[in-house]
Parts: sequence; C-alpha cells; structure tokens
Amino acid sequence: MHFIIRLFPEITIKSPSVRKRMARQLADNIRIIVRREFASARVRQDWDKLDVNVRGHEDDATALAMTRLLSGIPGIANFARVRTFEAGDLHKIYEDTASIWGAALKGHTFRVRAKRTGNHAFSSTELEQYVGGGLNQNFESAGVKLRDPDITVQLELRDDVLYVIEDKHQGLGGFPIGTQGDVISLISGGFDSTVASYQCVKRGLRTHYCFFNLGGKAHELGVKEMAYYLWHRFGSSHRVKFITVPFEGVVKEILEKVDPSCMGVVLKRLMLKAAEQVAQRAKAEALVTGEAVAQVSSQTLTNLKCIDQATSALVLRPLALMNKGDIIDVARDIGAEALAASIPEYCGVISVKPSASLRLHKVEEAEAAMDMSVLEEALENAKAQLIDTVMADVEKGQAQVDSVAQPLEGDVVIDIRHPEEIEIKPLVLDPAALVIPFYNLNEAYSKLDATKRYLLFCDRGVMSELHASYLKDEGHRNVAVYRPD
Ligand SMILES: Nc1ncnc2c1ncn2[C@@H]1O[C@H](COP(=O)(O)OP(=O)(O)OP(=O)(O)O)[C@@H](O)[C@H]1O
Repeated sequence: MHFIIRLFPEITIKSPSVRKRMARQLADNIRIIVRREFASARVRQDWDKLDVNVRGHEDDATALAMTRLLSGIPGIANFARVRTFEAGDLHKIYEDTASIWGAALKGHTFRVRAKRTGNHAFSSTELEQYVGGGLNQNFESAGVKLRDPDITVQLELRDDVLYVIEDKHQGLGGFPIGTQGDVISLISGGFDSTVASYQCVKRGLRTHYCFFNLGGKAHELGVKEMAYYLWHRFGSSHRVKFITVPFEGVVKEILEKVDPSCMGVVLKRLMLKAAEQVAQRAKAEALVTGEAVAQVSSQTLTNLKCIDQATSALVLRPLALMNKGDIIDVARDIGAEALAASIPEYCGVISVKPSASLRLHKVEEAEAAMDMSVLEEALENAKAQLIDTVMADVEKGQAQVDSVAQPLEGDVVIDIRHPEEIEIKPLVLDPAALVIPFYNLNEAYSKLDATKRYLLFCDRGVMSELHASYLKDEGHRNVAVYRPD
C-alpha cells in the first residue's frame, strides 16, 4: 500500500536547508511510528512529498490502521492512499483509472480532477475529459456532475508516473516533533491542560508532562492516562517523561499559613517555581500551562501577572485567549473529551474567598510566612518515569470504594471539607461527624479506631471518593464514602 504525504505549508516556505531538515525529521518520525506496526514499511523523502510504502499489505485493515497512524503525526498537511502506474497515453491512463474506480462509481455522480507536472501531449483538462468520458460511457454511474458530485476521482501525473488517488485525508499540520525543542507541560488532566499539551505536540515541541500530586490517587491515575493517550496518539515518535511531584506537603503548608484570598495564586506560583527546576533537570526550554484569561479567579490579568512573576522561565499559555467551548471542541476532535470530562476536578486548595486582583507584595508576604522547605522536599521526592511505563500504574487501577447513603449503627462519618466550607454549610448529623480536613486525613487516619468503619463526606462526593480510594490503596479496608440522598 502506497501513501503520498504532503508537508505542512509552513514547512514549505522555510529556507531550503531548514525545509530539508524538517522533512528529514518528519520522515524519521513516520518511519519510527509506522514500522512499529508494519515492519516492512519504507519511507522515501522527496523535495515536495514523502512516499510511504507498506509492502505486501493491500487490505482494508491496513488502510484503516495507516490512516489512523498518519493522521496523528505532526507536520503532515494531508496524505493520500494511491495506486501507482507507469504513465502511458490517454487511453492507458483511462484504463488504469478504471481498474481502481470503475466499479465503485455504480449509482454515484462523479467528476475527474487531474494534476499534472512534466511534459505531456495533452493538457490537464483534456486528461480529465478523456478519463471522465470513458468512465461515464463504460460504467453504471449516475453520471458526471462537476459541482458537488458524490465522488471525485483524483489523478496525479508526474512525468511518467501516474498516481490514482484512492482516498485523501487531512493531516494534523504543525511541525515534526523534534524540530522545536523540549517543553514541560503542567498537566492536571482536565480540558485545558490537555488541549494546551496537544497544541504543543502538534507544533513540533517534544512535550514532557509534569503533574503535581495534591493527594488524590484517582486524579493521579486519570492524569497519567490522559498524558499517555496524548503521547501515544500524537507524539510517540519521541520518548518523553512523566514527572510526578508530590505536592501534598506544599498544599498543607498553604492551607495552614496562607490567607484564603491568595491560596490559589500561591499554589500556582509554587507549581511554576517547582516546574522551572523540573525543566532545568530535563533541559527543557519552556513551561506550558492551560491557563486562559478570565476562566477562573486565578486567571484574571492581574493574577496571571502575579503567577508569571514567580519564575523567569518562559511560560507558554497556548489557550490564553480561547473560549472554553472552543477548547472543548478541540478536546472532542482529538478524542480526549470523555477522558477529560471524567477526570475529577481535584483542587487541593479550596478557597471560598479567592481574590481576583492580588498585588504581588501581598502574595510575596503570604509566601514569606511559609516554610519553603516543603517545596525543596517535594522536588527531592519528584519521580520521573518514561511515559510508556505510566500505564502500568493506571492498569493497576484505583481501588473501588463503596458509597453509603445511610450510615449503619457504629459507622463514623468524617467531614473532610476545609474548615471554611464547614463553617458556611455545617453537616448536621446525630451522632455528630468527626472533623478531619482532607489535608490531615492521611496522617490522622492510622490513629483512628481500626475496628470501626469510616464514611468520608464532602460536598460533591469527589474529594471523599478520591481520598477513600487512596486510603484503600494504602491498605485501609474500613473506609467508604458518605453520600446522603
Ligand atoms: N495538579 C496539577 N498538576 C500540574 N499542573 C497543574 C495542576 N493543577 C493546575 N495545573 C496547571 O495550572 C493550570 C491552571 O490551573 P487550574 O486549576 O485553573 O486548572 P484548569 O485551567 O481548569 O486546567 P485543567 O482543565 O487542565 O484541569 C492548568 O491548566 C495546568 O496547566
């Protein structure tokens, strides 16, 4: 099976040496990806196209698999599955075309479109008319229709080679991975950081993933699953890293020392500071976030500026000016929508009174009250792994937890919400619930009476489920979620 691949137009306008280097990188990337599935595949690089040949495979399953692979490789403008013939006179071209398209035209309107390079005894229009006329006379089509036909039969004649195009697909565009350097993408697994990461990959950046673990096992697994998906679908020509930074200690310090109005911004600043170190270790040139102006209180211009000043590293924000709906559309197009929607919104710092316009000096004062050794500790304990190993963790899965609507005699409900939230909306129960904020839960849990069953409670049931599954993973069997009807 033969495919012709066209380079993304932004590559073709580069200087000849850059264009050649990019085309070579694209050829290498295609070779690595396609040969994983089809060891016999050959990739040849020409000035204005690449040829991919998968020898000995002409079946539909190969066509489908190749279409999926090629549609996920950055740098390709479009690609066509073609049959190649030695070009002859008009009649031979008609016969070769008919051998591919004749029967398929049955009951359909059609037209012929031809592109030609080189010297021939006929024009492109004469070629279209001859082949179209022959197909119309000799096959049971519904006739020629020049505007909006059911089928467009496409031919390409290059000197003495005829390509009959069987089908044509849009590529991803962008630049081949490996041509634009390395970045660290801060991924939290929802729509925003997923789409931001994808845009980096598509633009040719070798994108490593950095996740700050705020304490939710299910969140961690979900994020790993998402990063693996992005890499496997769009970036697997290059090995990249998934770096997990344990941020529970940082979150605890923020919750204990920082004024609620600044918590979200301080957390993001500390993430950037840590990510800067991660980037230095990985020799990456920039950080990437999924922030978009005005989406949440930490993303007002004033607060983004405060966050940005936490680091001197280059921070790319590919979604800065995108609307949420458009971001979700991209997630849908790249097959990541359902996964992104299923990632639990896990924010370890829940502040009920965030300020939308913080002054830098106020944030710096808040940070000065913190013991910053927690940040160093988090970085010391950061774990970098190759992305193709993260699925092993995901497959081990997350512990399933029971959900209880009505506590039984002897059960103890634990309210794990932030004290501020409890103050606003107390949980009225008899007997009263234990109050252990989620950020103290891991430490406190092992000191509880192990003969009792504990039901974790929070407002939406997300945090409680995450923590229950986390505790179960840690070996505590006596935990479930309390979800009153
Ligand atoms: N736990 C985390 N680990 C890594 N990066 C994070 C984490 N939390 C937030 N970020 C980064 O900060 C950005 C802004 O954070 P925010 O909490 O507002 O999430 P968001 O914009 O809703 O992102 P998403 O939709 O990806 O969850 C995210 O897009 C992401 O790049």
